[in-house]
This record gives sequence, C-alpha cells and structure tokens, in this order.
Amino acid sequence: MKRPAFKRILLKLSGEVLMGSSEFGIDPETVNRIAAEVKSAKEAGFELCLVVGGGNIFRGLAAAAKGFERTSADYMGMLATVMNALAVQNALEQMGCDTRVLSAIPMASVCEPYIRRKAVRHLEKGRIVIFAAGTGNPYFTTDTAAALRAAEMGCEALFKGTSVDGVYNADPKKDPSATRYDELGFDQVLKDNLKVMDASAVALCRENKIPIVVFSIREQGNLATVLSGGGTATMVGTTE
Ligand SMILES: Nc1ncnc2c1ncn2[C@@H]1O[C@H](COP(=O)(O)OP(=O)(O)OP(=O)(O)O)[C@@H](O)[C@H]1O
Ligand SMILES: O=c1ccn([C@@H]2O[C@H](COP(=O)(O)O)[C@@H](O)[C@H]2O)c(=O)[nH]1
Repeated sequence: MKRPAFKRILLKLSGEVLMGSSEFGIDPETVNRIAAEVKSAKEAGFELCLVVGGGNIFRGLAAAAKGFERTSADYMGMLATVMNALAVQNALEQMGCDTRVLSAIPMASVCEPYIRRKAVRHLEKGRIVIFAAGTGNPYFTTDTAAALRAAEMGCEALFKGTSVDGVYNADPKKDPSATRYDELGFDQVLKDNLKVMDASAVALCRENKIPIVVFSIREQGNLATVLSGGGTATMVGTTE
C-alpha cells in the first residue's frame, strides 16, 4: 500500500526510543541519529512539528502505581518531556537547523511558552517547532498532546515514531503471534482497544480527520522511507 504524501506533519518521537540501548535516560548517539533524520526530512520540504515523549525518564502512571500522588507524578512526566525536547533541539541546532521549543507549562528562562499563533509563525519562517510539556495538564500523555497540536497547527498527518513497526491485533511485545495491520479505521482501534496510542489521541484525530501513521523510529533511515509513503507502517484513519 502506498500512503499519500503530506507536507505539514506532526512527528511524535518516542521518549523511550531516545534511551537507545540504555535502561534509562538520554543516549546522545540516538538523539543525534534521529535529529539527522529530522533534518533530512526538513530539507526534503516537510514542515515539521515535533512532540517528544518522556517514557525514557518518567511516566506518571507508573510512578502513581508505586505510590506517588498522580497529579504530581504527571507534572514530573511533563518536565521529563521538556528535557527531551531540549536534547532534540540541541542536536538539531548543532546540525544547523533553526528550531524553537514551546512549552505548555511556561518556563520563561528555558524556552518559549506555547502560543499557537507564535508556533504557526515559526513554522512559516521555516523553523522546526518542538512542543514540550505535553498538553500542560495531568491525566494525559504526549500522544494526546501530539494529536492536539496536530489539530491546532493544521497538520495533515500525525506520524508516531515508536519502538514497534505499526499497530498489531495485540501488543507484539507480549504476544509474539500478533499480526500487524497495514491500515485500519479509527473506530476499530477504539473498539478493539488497541493500545499503541491512547484512546483520547485517537478520538481527537478521528474528530479532526488527521490520519495517524505508526512506524518504528528505531531503524536508521526509516523516517525518510515512511514519509515518502513506503516502508513498514500502519496507517490509521484512511479506511472505515
Ligand atoms: N496493538 C498494539 N500494536 C502495537 N503496539 C502496541 C499494541 N498494544 C500495545 N502496544 C505497545 O505500545 C507501545 C508504544 O506506545 P507507547 O505509548 O507505550 O510508547 P511511545 O509513545 O513510543 O513512548 P513514550 O511514551 O516514551 O513516548 C509499544 O511498545 C507496544 O509494545
Ligand atoms: O499532556 C500530558 C503529557 C504527559 N504527561 C505526563 O508525562 C509523562 C510522559 O509522557 P508520555 O506520553 O508517557 O511519554 C506521562 O506518562 C504523564 O505522566 C501528562 O501528565 N500530560
């Protein structure tokens, strides 16, 4: 299946992937490798918005399960995404890419606050815009932040670069017999409770008719392949 071409896209980068082969944290080599691929996508003519997850540092839900108060844990998770956003910005700028980090939680001495019109202007000026701190609200994830910013910025598609190469009929990390879909509808993802992305993110994309492409960002060169419509991935939202 050849997927359609898009121009303005939101790329959700998995926080978990940024730790490379480590158990935790940010692996500079992996960040540089992904930044180089983002740079190539920019040079190929894509208008790029990025949202970076925080799973390599802190997840609110996991911390709450160990006794943390949930909202504090979620704020810690959002702060983790700011660290990742700064790491990606740093790598991109060292490669000569003009970028801006905009945080949903204002922190004036670190980066700009998220203001939609400013973000649009940055894009128009050819900058890569990195949205940090998720939605700014607890009880959400960066998948929902990605769907929200994609809608606000008028993105034509949301590309979720993660550690699996698409959406399966069961979690492939738990069920080795799971099979991958090439494409499927928003309703099926929700009805079958397929957990590759949270339901609020899928519902937001459905409402705003933003297709989601789930692909693996672990393999070198895969971003360019998938952006050009090839490679292994699952496209959600172009079929019933
Ligand atoms: N039906 C499914 N198809 C594919 N992956 C699934 C499915 N159900 C669960 N998963 C899991 O979803 C994970 C990817 O989503 P998740 O939100 O956990 O990570 P991420 O967004 O890549 O990381 P981060 O939160 O750090 O940004 C995969 O690692 C996979 O094991
Ligand atoms: O809008 C948001 C986005 C994120 N969080 C918290 O941050 C962590 C890390 O994000 P991931 O999407 O899991 O990578 C998440 O677990 C939440 O605790 C949030 O509260 N609100």
